[in-house]
Amino acid sequence: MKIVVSGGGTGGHIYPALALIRTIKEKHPETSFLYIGTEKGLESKLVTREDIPFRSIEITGFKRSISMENVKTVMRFLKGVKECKKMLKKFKPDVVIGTGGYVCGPVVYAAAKLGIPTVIHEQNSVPGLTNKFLSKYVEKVAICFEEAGSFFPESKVVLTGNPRASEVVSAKPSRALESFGLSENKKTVLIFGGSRGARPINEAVVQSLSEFASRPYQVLYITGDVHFEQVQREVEAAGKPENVAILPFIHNMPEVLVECDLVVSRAGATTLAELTALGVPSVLIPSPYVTNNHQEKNARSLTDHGAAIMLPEKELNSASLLKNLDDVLLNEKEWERMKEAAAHLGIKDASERLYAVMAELANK
Ligand SMILES: CC(=O)N[C@H]1[C@@H](OP(=O)(O)OP(=O)(O)OC[C@H]2O[C@@H](n3ccc(=O)[nH]c3=O)[C@H](O)[C@@H]2O)O[C@H](CO)[C@@H](O)[C@@H]1O
Repeated sequence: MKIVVSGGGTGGHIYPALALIRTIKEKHPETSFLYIGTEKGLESKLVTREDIPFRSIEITGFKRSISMENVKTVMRFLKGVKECKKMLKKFKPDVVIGTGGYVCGPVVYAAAKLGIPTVIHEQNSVPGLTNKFLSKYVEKVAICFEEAGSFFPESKVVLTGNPRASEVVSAKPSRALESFGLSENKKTVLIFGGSRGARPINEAVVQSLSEFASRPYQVLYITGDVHFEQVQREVEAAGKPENVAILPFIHNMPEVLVECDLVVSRAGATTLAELTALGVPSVLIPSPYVTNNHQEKNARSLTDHGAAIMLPEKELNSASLLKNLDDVLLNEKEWERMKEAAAHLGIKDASERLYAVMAELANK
């Protein structure tokens, strides 16, 4: 089978695509892929690290308010559709899948217009603009939260879950914590702010450093690439306890997550799929800056089942962060209970489910 994959902007759209590609490569090695993204998005870095042919187009997202920029975006979209049609006619895919982010717009639209079977994958409980637009043209809409189904034509919706869930459950033990200078025997909390990091989380963590020193657990703290230098300067002034490791970004998240006991993070949908697949308790600080406040809705699908604790950004500070960490990590019973609740929500065979949808379309 020949598959075109498109998804970009942030890790939450790219990692599901990469996880799907890795699974298909393993199970059906004869499959060939073409990934279409943008140079500016994180995909140009993440996809080109893998052995996957990558082509780029130039495209920007729509602004929600009326502006001249939107006129330019329409022009870029039309130009993008033309370029994509050329790429698609040359590659001749059996199926095209978009995993979100505005780059999928021209790619999936062009494929649909050429009569190529198309699927979109929506990670969130509330869909983004691009997927809402594309749902009119595609054959299937794969979703991860039941709630997302109501935003799309009913006959097209299939609940598959997020391929990144399948990837984390098959991660092999690798003594990842040791490679960061941490112990393999202590309870570990991983703190990060989505794929790009989040300033408010960084501020609360830096203010908590001296307190971490007295805790029996350890902290793996990922700042986000763009924030790393600033955080490093602040950490130099505050001092870094031995039970804390600080990194800008990690590329082996599945191997790291299996060794963590608690995660503090934004409530991006792909992160949540990973946490529920592995049954990792979490403290979620939804980003209030996203479309329709969708991260809070994502988070509720865990907190409503006791799998996570919600910590609103406006209540986030060193004291509330430490209280939440202590409440879970220093209370074995509570930790066990949350772990079980989280594991109950995961869809571990998401990659297979999604591949089955694609294969059925391709064989029609
Ligand atoms: C600001 C914004 O618009 N965020 C959206 C974006 O978030 P974002 O890109 O932050 O997405 P997620 O939190 O869903 O996923 C982040 C991904 O990056 C990985 N990771 C993170 C840090 C690191 O050092 N290494 C690493 O591999 C995580 O394991 C995960 O696979 O896409 C998500 C999925 O559509 C949405 O729910 C979010 O609302």
